[in-house]
Amino acid sequence: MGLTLYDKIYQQHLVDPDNKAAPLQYIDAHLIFEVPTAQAFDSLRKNSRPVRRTDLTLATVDHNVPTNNRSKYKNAASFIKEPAARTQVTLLEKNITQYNIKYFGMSDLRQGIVHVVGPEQGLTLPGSVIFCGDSHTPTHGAVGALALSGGTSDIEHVLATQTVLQKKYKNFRVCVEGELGAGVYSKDIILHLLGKIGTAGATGCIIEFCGSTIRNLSMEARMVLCNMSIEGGARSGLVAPDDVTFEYLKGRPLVPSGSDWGKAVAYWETLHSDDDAHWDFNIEIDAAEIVPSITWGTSPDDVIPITGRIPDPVNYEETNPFKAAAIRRALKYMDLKPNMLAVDIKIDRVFIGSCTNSRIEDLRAAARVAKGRKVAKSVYAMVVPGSGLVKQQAEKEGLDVIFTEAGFDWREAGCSMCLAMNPDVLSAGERCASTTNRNFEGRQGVGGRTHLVSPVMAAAAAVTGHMADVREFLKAENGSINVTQWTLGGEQGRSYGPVKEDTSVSASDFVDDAIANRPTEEAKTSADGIPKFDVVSSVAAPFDMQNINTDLIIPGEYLKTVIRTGLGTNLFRDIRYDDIKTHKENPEFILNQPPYRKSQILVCTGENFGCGSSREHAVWSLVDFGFKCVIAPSFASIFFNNSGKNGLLAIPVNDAEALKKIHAEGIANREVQVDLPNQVIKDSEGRLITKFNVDAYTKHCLINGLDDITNTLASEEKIYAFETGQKTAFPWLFNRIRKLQSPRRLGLDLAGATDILDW
Ligand SMILES: CC(C)[C@H](C(=O)O)[C@@H](O)C(=O)O
Ligand code: SF4
Repeated sequence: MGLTLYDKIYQQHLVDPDNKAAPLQYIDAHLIFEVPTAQAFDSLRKNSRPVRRTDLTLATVDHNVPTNNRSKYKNAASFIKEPAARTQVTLLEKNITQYNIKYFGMSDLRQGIVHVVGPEQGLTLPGSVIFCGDSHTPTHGAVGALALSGGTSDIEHVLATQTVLQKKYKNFRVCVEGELGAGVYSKDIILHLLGKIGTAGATGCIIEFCGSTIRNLSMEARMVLCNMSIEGGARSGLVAPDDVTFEYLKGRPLVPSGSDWGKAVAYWETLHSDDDAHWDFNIEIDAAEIVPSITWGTSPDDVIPITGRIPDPVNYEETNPFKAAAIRRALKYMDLKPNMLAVDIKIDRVFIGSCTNSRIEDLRAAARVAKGRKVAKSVYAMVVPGSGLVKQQAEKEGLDVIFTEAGFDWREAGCSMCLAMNPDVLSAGERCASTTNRNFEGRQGVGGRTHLVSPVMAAAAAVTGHMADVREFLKAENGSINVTQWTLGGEQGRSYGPVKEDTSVSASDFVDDAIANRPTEEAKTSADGIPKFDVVSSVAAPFDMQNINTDLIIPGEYLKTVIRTGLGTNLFRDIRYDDIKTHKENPEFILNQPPYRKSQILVCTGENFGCGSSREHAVWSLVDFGFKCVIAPSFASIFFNNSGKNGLLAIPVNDAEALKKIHAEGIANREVQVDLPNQVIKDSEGRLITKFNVDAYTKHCLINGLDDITNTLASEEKIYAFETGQKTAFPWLFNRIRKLQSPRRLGLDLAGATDILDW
């Protein structure tokens, strides 16, 4: 039987194919940013562990940076007003200096959202494995790479070992055939898919997007699809490389050139799924079915066509009571009525930006709608380019003028209002048409309401003041224009800055990191480990929601901490407190009720616990509250992995009766016992409720309190041998980041900045 593209990349990157218990994937490139890294560097330092390969690591800042005008910018320390955000950014700057890692800071035009910057620079190459501690890393899969994400423990693991523990996932094929209708954007394809498969539909899978529709998409449109594969629960998403990919990559700073280019393309051309490959799941979509879409609720799969109506919970009461309850809750939060028309939803704000839709083609498409029109009086609209280079390119094309004349605010690069972590936030009750990827409660600000849309739909909403069908605008212009044609601008998105060959250095000048930074014997064994898990007896706190996302577990603003403790107070903040400022408790919330204040077990009857962002802070906050174990029918993959690395046992129990029993014991205020060595859950009388599965490696680490890095460093010789082979086969993957030049040398520095690093 043949192999899928994912199978091939996975196999090619297995450091030790014989190690089935703890498979290690070699990481060809590692992108880091300010939010989840401080704790990782801190542990490295404590354990005297070096960064194994600085030549494969690149840093930028995005989540915390303010997006207001930088004309008076001197340095991050004086520009960022909010103390916690400032600490996180300046700490990253210290860490990259100490460990000698290349960095695009705020005074470098190449700075921007990590998933815009990576592809823009050509960091992500077909057939490679890339890692970033951010859940939207799948974006990079658009070039035909395996793009993996994880939490802080995984980041530390990659920094220390240049590998990540990664089991083999399943293969999910999404095939889209035919021509997209006018006004239909790749964002609509992915929203349409989410509406079909739900937020857990691809859990435990890697999605490959294929079919004629996908082949006809530009690279940036493909990135939108891969970016949001995480919203369908997938571990990653990818598209097989083709001429569109090669055309996009050629000439970018980190892409092989000269004779290496030909060798690389010859290899990349072999990267596709075999005709007889095995697919665990397959879904076929007719492009003609897809129309411009919006989300109406608080989950990314709450999708309706712009011609549709808001769902009515009454229709689900009997068939799916969980869904009916979720719809009721979402309607209340979103302040919408069942059956109302999508186009009747009035909006207050528009946000065009984020790692989903802030690239040059997105801005061109939105500008086309905005051109010659005015933002509605009741609306505040902002455009936030994904990187300084996207901004520069847009300004070259005059898009900034189109936007500002229409009344949009034109801002500097960053994650901005995608998550409430920097000054760009929604106020309570405000409703936003947003080109982002998550519409969870409170995602863009406490009490804020988010509707996910494509850039053209966002622009249409801005100028009308309500959700609008962008096809009406097309008719006014030229009924037959397809939105993909709208994006074709002058320079075809070549916004990656000048490339200058640095003739002063050659590959042989570089010290080989793998030799210079090999861990000492002491560093291999020095770690403190994780809390040991044996048997836990406690009253289980009963939850009955599905899709409990990590934004709900711990809101974005607490990700600014640089330590792992202290997060328990704000666990479930938005539903736990009636007044989040004074921490006045909501007496209805389960953890505010006496028997559960000290619970060590959380039992949830709803599916997909821990979906959304990869923030390990979600696990830290549960642990800080006192939880040692979470039981649910299913977990999102990243949350599940993060749990084990922090001594939190996540147990999937899909026997509905057993789950009900544990839940009922919790409600009755009776203890249950979770016995890891024997893999059983018992009631307070010692009677068996259920057995459970746990993989042998995780069990071993939890019982013995072992951390992954110590285990992995024991395989140091194997990593070294693999690395040597990788270097021989794909020499262009090494040393390229070191050859990047400082912004000043390339003329990409911010005038007046005092923090330009000279390299
Ligand atoms: C901060 C980061 C860990 C997080 C993620 O993993 O996605 C963020 O980017 C988000 O979108 O919520
Ligand atoms: S989803 Fe939003 S917050 Fe997360 S990386 Fe993308 S832009 Fe940043």
